[in-house]
Amino acid sequence: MTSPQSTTPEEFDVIVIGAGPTGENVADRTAAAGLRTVIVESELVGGECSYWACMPSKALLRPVAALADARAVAGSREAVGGGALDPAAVLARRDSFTSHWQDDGQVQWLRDTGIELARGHGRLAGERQVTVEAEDGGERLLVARHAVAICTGSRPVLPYDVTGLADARPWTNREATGSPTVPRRLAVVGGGVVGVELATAWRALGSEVVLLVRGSGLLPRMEPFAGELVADGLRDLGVDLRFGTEVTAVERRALDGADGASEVALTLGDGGRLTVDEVLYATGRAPRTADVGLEQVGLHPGNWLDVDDSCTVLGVDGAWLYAAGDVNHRALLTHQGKYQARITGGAIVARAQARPLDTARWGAHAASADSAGAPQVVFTQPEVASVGLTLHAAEQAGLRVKVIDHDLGAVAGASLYGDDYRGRARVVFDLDREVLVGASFVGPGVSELLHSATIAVVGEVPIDRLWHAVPAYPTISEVWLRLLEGCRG
Ligand SMILES: Cc1cc2nc3c(=O)[nH]c(=O)nc-3n(C[C@H](O)[C@H](O)[C@H](O)COP(=O)(O)OP(=O)(O)OC[C@H]3O[C@@H](n4cnc5c(N)ncnc54)[C@H](O)[C@@H]3O)c2cc1C
Ligand SMILES: NC(=O)c1ccc[n+]([C@@H]2O[C@H](COP(=O)([O-])OP(=O)(O)OC[C@H]3O[C@@H](n4cnc5c(N)ncnc54)[C@H](O)[C@@H]3O)[C@@H](O)[C@H]2O)c1
Repeated sequence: MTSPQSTTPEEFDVIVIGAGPTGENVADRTAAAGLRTVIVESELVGGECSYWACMPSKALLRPVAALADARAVAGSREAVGGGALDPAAVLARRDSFTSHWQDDGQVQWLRDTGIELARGHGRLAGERQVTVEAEDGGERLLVARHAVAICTGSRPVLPYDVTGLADARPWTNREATGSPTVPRRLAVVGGGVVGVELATAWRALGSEVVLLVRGSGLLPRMEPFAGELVADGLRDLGVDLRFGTEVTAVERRALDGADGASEVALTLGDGGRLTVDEVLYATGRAPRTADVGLEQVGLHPGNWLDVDDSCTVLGVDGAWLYAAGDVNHRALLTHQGKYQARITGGAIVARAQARPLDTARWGAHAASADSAGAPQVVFTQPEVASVGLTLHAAEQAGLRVKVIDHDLGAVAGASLYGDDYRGRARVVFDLDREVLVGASFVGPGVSELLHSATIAVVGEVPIDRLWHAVPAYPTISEVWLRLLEGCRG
């Protein structure tokens, strides 16, 4: 490897490290403002989201929902009969959504947008300096006139205290979203979003799935009824759901006679044993910062990057270093990463033009929604859609609130949506400011209900005005009438 000093520096206005959805959007904003922008990517342009996370997982889950919706209505139920999903067709559609793991389309978008691509591994080499190490070992030194944005995302975390885990080649989100075949038996460890979504997908594709959860419920950061209804849904699908279960050892064993075939033996905390074909670890994420040169700017490699609301990295002088997306740990969601990217891009452009930043709450350069109004949909059966604070989070924040719950099955639009519709809605109402600070919906088809709640929460729409926002009859959205009555009552 050559040292940065011996490489001719190439000057840009802005350098973005990581071309996931966040990095792409930072670069889009700065390039649109006329700043010469380069984006550095070591794998595929489009990032985890496009190839091993959101897109392939939702491509696997959409057929599950479509079939469930058809089955939920007398008439269409008879049309689809008792048949299962066609795994080959589902996997082929998934492959097309990942562009067969080729990034030509996104590279073309960079070209069309006037963003330069530097393929290779990016590392900070000092203030406003980044080296890019290409696969062939060649190295470039990039220098930024204005800003460097670290958008390197996150990677899966494997527990360190499970005997034999690394040698057993467990699935992470990459194999679990990209597998070309359906394992006959799959164990999923972790009851968070990745665990419940991928347990749903692979069970619907025909795997025998056991979901091993060390706690007592699923989706612990959401309203408790979300985890309960999702647990019921998983059981209805035939998932073997085990709470209070820890895995202490994992061993992959070759099978005699079969060409390279193997199986995985799990030892559980209570001494029980389990044998499966694959084990997916869905036990959280860590920042991809171990090897991005943080030590060059006085930060600790491997840590999440602390930022202020404009996504400027704290602890580095000069306001030239930004971090957006998963890597700053504010909200590990693609849409929040893209939102932070718009804020970051705006802040970079403002500083480049010597304009002051507007970092007041809800200001143009403050990612206020990360804490106040980040929406999330979990694409299980039933779906979960939530925004803002749960009751627990609101109480922790010291707010004086009341919750209004409603049975979604009692709403005319929901009963038309599916026979025996089962679901629940909750809003968290701030009694002092008379605005909603949180909303959660669980049930089939609720994902498309969510944006109304996001607007109410982020817009801090006074309850007396929301009263005039009339939901169409007969939609599931009519639940809003009951929720608003509860707030005013
Ligand atoms: C299974 C799964 C399903 C998910 N589903 C959803 C969903 O439905 N909706 C949702 O909102 N979120 C979802 N997420 C979360 C979502 O994937 C992330 O929040 C999102 O990908 C974060 O985007 P990012 O741009 O910050 O990082 P990433 O998408 O991880 O992109 C980072 C990029 O940086 C590159 N990079 C890293 N280090 C370097 C380096 N040193 N030099 C050069 N390049 C580098 C990487 O190769 C990568 O391309 C899901 C996550 C998982 C695991
Ligand atoms: N639809 C979506 O929006 C979507 C889908 C998937 C992922 N994501 C995002 O990706 C991120 C990562 O998801 P995730 O599910 O990997 O993480 P997570 O933090 O949501 O859940 C991980 C779960 O694993 C458990 N766990 C941790 N260590 C364990 C161990 N040693 N043994 C057993 N269980 C253990 C945790 O208690 C937790 O419940 C999330 O923050 C989520 O927001 C979003």
